[in-house]
Amino acid sequence: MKDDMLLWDETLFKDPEVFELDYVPEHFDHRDAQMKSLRFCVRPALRGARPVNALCLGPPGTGKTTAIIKLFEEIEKHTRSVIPVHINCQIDGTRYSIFSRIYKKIFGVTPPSSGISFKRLFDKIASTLASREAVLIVALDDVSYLFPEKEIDHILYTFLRSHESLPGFRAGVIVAHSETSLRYILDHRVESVFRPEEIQFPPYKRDEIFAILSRRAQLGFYPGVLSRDVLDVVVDLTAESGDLRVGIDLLKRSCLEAERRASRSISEDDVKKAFERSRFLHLEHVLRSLSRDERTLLRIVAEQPEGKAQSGELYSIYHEVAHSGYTKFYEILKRLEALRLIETSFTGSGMRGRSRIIRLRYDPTEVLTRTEG
Ligand SMILES: Nc1ncnc2c1ncn2[C@@H]1O[C@H](COP(=O)(O)OP(=O)(O)OP(=O)(O)O)[C@@H](O)[C@H]1O
Repeated sequence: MKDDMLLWDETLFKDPEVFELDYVPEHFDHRDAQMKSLRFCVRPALRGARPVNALCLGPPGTGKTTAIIKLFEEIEKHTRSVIPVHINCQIDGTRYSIFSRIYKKIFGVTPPSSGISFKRLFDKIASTLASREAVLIVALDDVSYLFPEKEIDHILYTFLRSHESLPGFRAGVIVAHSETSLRYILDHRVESVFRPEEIQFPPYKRDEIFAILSRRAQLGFYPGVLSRDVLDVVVDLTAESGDLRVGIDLLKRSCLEAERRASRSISEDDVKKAFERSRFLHLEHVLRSLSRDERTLLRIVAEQPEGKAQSGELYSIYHEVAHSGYTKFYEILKRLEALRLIETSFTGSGMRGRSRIIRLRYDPTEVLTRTEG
């Protein structure tokens, strides 16, 4: 066996944990402004007052969840009279399950499995917090999972208006949404008390992605495993999707490819091979957040020859299927473009002069199989 070959029981990973999706990085750079705004929002709670609500906006993989987790770590180090609870709304998508999670945080056990009514569950939480003079801060992460059935309105109402009937109960909410704006129209009774501080998380720039991934690679790989040139390839592919998760996953999978070849370092080919899987991470994540109409239009684009068509043709098909007007169609196109699922360009011809060509950014079959049903 050649000297530069990896032995079967050797590994290139110094610490594989750092590539896991739930890993919270120790260094959280390039988000100082956002962390500052979040601290500003929770500061009143440290004095026992109601915090300012916050709305974290930005595309997937821009550090919203990480910022909230970091903030909550800081709060817990600092005080016991502010109780932060992070809710992943994809897992806890109802008012009852969210309050069960809060109950568990406060009492250390899940509510009785025989089931108690929501009112009793809530009263117990609220009265305990009021008697301890503690303030509750709840982060509703990936809030779009609470849009169906207007669950979000019921939940925000409970958090933000309950002090009217239960004096002493103080709560604030941090909402995280993987979009650049909250298009959901809240019930006016909620809207009037929510009034959040908006905190934008723009996509990381190329040099920021480079710095973050380079640090992650240093933590996770043994020296010499990843060259600067190969890292550049990973960074370019990550910047294309704008989602840092793609980059982290790509580092891990490229390294596994290198190990499979029994090589001591990652090659450009390993990265390209790994990208065949990692690139779908962004696609799958984004697809989960689409509404029915958005899914319908995306599928229509994917069904066109080579996944592209003129916007006029797409509109006729969409109109027939969804019975929606042009404004709605145009709005959905803009959103699909913002999510980097499609791209648009103009041609010189068309019935009304310049015409717009819509093209899917992914292999149509990959999109169709992932949006079935
Ligand atoms: N500034 C940063 N420094 C180091 N790692 C980061 C940074 N920002 C994000 N990450 C990493 O990128 C990954 C995605 O980040 P995070 O989950 O916070 O994004 P998000 O904006 O909440 O995404 P989504 O909208 O999809 O929920 C995480 O694994 C996180 O560790």
